[in-house]
Amino acid sequence: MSEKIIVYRKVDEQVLNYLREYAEVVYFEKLTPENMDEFYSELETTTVLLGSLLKIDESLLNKAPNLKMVANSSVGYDNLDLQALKSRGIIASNTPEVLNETVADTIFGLILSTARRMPELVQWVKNGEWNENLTEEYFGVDVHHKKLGIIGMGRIGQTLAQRAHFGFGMDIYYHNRSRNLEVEERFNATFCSLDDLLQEVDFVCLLTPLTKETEKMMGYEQFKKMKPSAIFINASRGKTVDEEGLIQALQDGEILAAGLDVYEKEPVDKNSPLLSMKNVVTLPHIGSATSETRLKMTMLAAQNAVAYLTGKEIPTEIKVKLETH
Ligand SMILES: NC(=O)c1ccc[n+]([C@@H]2O[C@H](COP(=O)([O-])OP(=O)(O)OC[C@H]3O[C@@H](n4cnc5c(N)ncnc54)[C@H](O)[C@@H]3O)[C@@H](O)[C@H]2O)c1
Ligand SMILES: O=C(O)[C@H](O)CO
Repeated sequence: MSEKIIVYRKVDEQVLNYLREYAEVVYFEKLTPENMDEFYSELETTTVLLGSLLKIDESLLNKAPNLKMVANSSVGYDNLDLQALKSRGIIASNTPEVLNETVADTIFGLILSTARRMPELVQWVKNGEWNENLTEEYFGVDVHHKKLGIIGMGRIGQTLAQRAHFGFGMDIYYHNRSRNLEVEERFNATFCSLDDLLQEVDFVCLLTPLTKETEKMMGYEQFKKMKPSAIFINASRGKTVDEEGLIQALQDGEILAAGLDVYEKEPVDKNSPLLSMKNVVTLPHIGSATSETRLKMTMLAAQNAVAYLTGKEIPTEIKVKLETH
């Protein structure tokens, strides 16, 4: 067995056992400053890397002369420099589809908890402040039958639209790279420009991948276009939002509230004003974080790795064209 695979995130024993049938497995439950030297030393002779979040760019690839494949255990792959990988002939894969339902559940949780101010009111009860009947100052806003705007109507966007349309009777508006007539028919959804969507809807949900085009696509100017009664939800990547612009928009009352699963910097800065705003619900990037779904994701990443090791077609390869300038 000459191939070596490094697994650099916590995975279930059954994933490790499956991989061990095909390669020598070096396992780091997580990467820390203490084990980085050992990781780099193993990297020199490794052919496959399996994990998530690690920035895989030229500087890391220079330390990995034998690398042939990167099996990313997430659907988002903005941590990968795809051009650097491609130019070295290194294959990459991600884990689409298997997390759609779980991430859509998380987003719906964010929508409901932000609109109905659940974390704030839970804290209020736990603080022993519930002394009399609830007065209007603690009321939230309805979610059902409101207008939901989805920016990025891909796999997760559509799974969210399903919940919103059939479960909550919401009107769906969407902005996407291209129109999707099937989506329009299925959810009675309206395709619109970003500006029209921002002006029209009660909930704006950002679900694009992080790319050069989507970086900071939501900033103060865009928040200002939203209704002052509208709520912004971000479960894509933190860098799709200009966080300073978001904070300013919340402080100026340009939008009512925000529900966030992702941040410009993660873990989010403990001093970020977002953490002290009552109208901001802050989750720690838990979109896909259930035991069942994380197992499916890591198993799919392992299947991609094994497909490479056995010379088979890679189930969810990220197809990239080499950019020539
Ligand atoms: N919070 C979490 O834990 C979590 C979990 C899973 C995924 N995500 C994020 O969600 C993203 C979407 O996942 P997916 O599986 O739905 O991806 P997808 O590729 O199926 O959908 C993305 C959609 O965004 C659209 N899009 C891309 N660039 C755009 C632009 N400039 N303007 C408008 N629309 C644009 C695409 O057309 C596509 O329909 C991932 O890339 C990841 O960053 C976050
Ligand atoms: O992109 C993804 O799959 C999620 O953000 C989990 O890391």
